Amino acid sequence: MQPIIKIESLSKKYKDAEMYSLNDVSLDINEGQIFGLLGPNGAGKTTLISMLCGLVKPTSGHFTIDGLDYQHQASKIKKIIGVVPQEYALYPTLTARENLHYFGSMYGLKGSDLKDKVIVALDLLGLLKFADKQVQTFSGGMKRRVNLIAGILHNPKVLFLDEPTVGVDVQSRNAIIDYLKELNQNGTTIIYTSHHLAEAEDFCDTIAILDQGQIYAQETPSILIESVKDARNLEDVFISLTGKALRDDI
Ligand SMILES: Nc1ncnc2c1ncn2[C@@H]1O[C@H](COP(=O)(O)OP(=O)(O)OP(=O)(O)O)[C@@H](O)[C@H]1O
Repeated sequence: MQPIIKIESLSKKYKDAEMYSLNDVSLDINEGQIFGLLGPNGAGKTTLISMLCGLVKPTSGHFTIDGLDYQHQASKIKKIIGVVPQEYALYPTLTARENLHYFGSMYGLKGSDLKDKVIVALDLLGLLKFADKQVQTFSGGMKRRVNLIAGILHNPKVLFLDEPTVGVDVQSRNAIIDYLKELNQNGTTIIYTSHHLAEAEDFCDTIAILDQGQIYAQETPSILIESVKDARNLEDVFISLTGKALRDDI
């Protein structure tokens, strides 16, 4: 089976940076996977996802998404992917519904199709009764859920999520994860980053551990745990592979 994402020797060195933020990464992600990209602060997770979404230009290397070449078919790739960034991409003074109509129309959705999709997603994520309230009045968990809907209204084949549950309570986290599992059941391939290792252990069928711009391991959560002596969970694996040193750097 041809992987839905095929990454070959991808590297990124930002302008004026001394080091590579991503260094010669090769990776295959299969259709239907929930693929977790884990790593300490500064490991290169956002850099990798941003390149795959077309937001950051690779320094070298190559990738395809659904067989489409990133250099020559970027506009076709944009149509089949969804992106949920770490930072909220919402307009605070617009209502949830207005925000979602705006983002949906950017993906080419319109009319009753767009209206219905917004209502269904707001309902599934417990936000329908707040549809006409300004987003600036929302809690962090509610904003995260609207941010998520903004990235999936066009029913993407491949969905990239950069820390979709950061800073939210358990209820919002569960609502987001349950919704993502349902999207995956309906055929969406998911690539996500997180610092929440227990969540990743439960949610992902494959995990790659990234550190200092390189992939250190790529396996199912259970095989990763079995492969490290005395590891009880993914956190033990993570510490064993990436160490205990703090990663503060500017
Ligand atoms: N625009 C940029 N210009 C220069 N260096 C950058 C830029 N963006 C990221 N970096 C550097 O690239 C490295 C990887 O950063 P990146 O944000 O990809 O890591 P991350 O794994 O997503 O971290 P976090 O978990 O903190 O979000 C870091 O050393 C970071 O300082």
